[in-house]
Amino acid sequence: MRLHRNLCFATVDGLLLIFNEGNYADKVVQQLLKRDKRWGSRDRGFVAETTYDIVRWKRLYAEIANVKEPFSRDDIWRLFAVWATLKGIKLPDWKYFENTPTRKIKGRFDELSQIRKIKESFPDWIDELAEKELGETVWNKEAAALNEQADVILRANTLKTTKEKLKSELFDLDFDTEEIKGYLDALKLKERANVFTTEAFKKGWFEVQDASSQLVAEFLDVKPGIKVVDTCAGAGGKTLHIAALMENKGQVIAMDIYENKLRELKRRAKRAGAHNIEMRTIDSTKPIKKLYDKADRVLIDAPCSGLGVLRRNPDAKWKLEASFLERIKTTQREILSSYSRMVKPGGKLVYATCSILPSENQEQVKHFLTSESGKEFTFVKEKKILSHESGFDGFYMALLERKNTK
Ligand SMILES: C[S@@+](CC[C@H](N)C(=O)[O-])C[C@H]1O[C@@H](n2cnc3c(N)ncnc32)[C@H](O)[C@@H]1O
Repeated sequence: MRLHRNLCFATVDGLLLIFNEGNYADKVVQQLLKRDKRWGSRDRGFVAETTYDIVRWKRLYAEIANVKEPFSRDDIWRLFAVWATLKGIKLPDWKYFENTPTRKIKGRFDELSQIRKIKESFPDWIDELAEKELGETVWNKEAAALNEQADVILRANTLKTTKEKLKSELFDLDFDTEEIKGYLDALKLKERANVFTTEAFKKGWFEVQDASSQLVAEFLDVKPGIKVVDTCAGAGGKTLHIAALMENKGQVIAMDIYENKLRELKRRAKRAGAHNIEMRTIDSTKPIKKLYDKADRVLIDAPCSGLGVLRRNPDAKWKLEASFLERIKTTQREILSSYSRMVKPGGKLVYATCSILPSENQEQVKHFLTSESGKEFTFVKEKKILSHESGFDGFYMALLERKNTK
C-alpha cells in the first residue's frame, strides 16, 4: 500500500479533533469524508478505517511511540507511523516520518503485547472492571474480539421485500452478500461498502443493523395486531424491525426522552413503509403513566455503557467514565421499575442492552425481580451475547412475563 499525502493529512487532522477536542469519531469521519469530492471509495475507506484503527489502538500506539496526551500534531504523526509500521506499510520519506525507529517499534510491540490492557488498548478501569465481572479467560477473548472491525450487516425490510429479492437486487448492483444462519432477515456484505447511496436503500428495502441487534425484536415475540411500546426507541433501529414483524398491523408506540431522535425515526419509518408507529416524547412521567397496564409487549432497550459495540464505536473506550457507568446503572433500575408497569397482565417485557457487563444485564434483571414492581413478573429466558462467541456485537436480552393476576 502506498500512502497518499492528502489522505494522511486528513486522518491526522481528524485524530487531533477526536483526541484533543473530544469530538465524536463518527461525526469527525463523516466531516472528513466530505473534504475532497475527488476521493473514491478506496480513499474514503482509507481515511475512515485508519482513523478508527488509531482510535481503537490509542493506548498501545501511544506507549510504543512514547507520547502522552494531550497530543501535539507531531505526536499524532508518531502514532500514525506506529500504525503504518505495524501494518507493514513502507513509510515515505516525508519529514513527519524522519528517524522513525521501525525495528524499535516492532520490538516494543512484542514487549507490550504481554500486558492485556496495553495490548488490547483499554483504560485501566475498564480492563479491571471487565475482568472482575467476566473472569480473566472470558475477558481475554472478549477484549480482543471487541477490537475487530465490525462487518456490515443489513436487515431486509419484509414490509417491502424479501431477503432473497434484496440479495439479488444488491448483487445486480455489485454488492455481494451472504445469509447468516440463525438470523432470519440478515444479510452480510462480503466486502465493506457504502450501501446508503443505493436505490434499494432509498426505497426502504433494508436497514443497516448489527446481527445481534436483529435478535431483539424476535425475542419480544411480537405478532400482527398487538400493542407494543418501545420505551427507549432512539432513532428506531428496533422499532422498525418490530413494525415489520407486525406486518404493519396493530400499534407500536415509540418513546424516548429525545424528540430529535424520534423525528429521525419518523423519517426512517416513512422510507421503510412502516405505518403503525406513533412517536411520544417522554417529557414527564405522564406519557408513561397513561400506558400503565395497557401494552401486550414492552421493550426496554436501555441506555448503557455501550461496551458491547466497541467494534463500531471504539471511541467509547476513551470517552466512557466510571461515574457515567454508575449513573446509567441507576437509570436502568429506575426505567425497569417504572416502564415495566406499562405491561398488561399476561403481557411480556424485554430488557436489553448493548453491554457485556453482568452488572448492567442479568444483575439488573435479578434486582428488578426482587423489587416491588418486579414481583409481578416471572423470568422466562435470557440471551448473553459475547462478541468472541457470536462474531457480532455484544448484547444482552431478558424476556419476562407479567403474571396474569388481574
Ligand atoms: C440503546 S439506545 C436505543 C437504541 C434504539 N432502541 C435502536 O434500536 O436504535 C437507548 C435510548 O434510550 C434513550 N433514553 C435515555 N434515557 C431514557 C429514559 N429515561 N427514558 C427513555 N429513553 C431514554 C436514549 O435517548 C437512547 O435513544
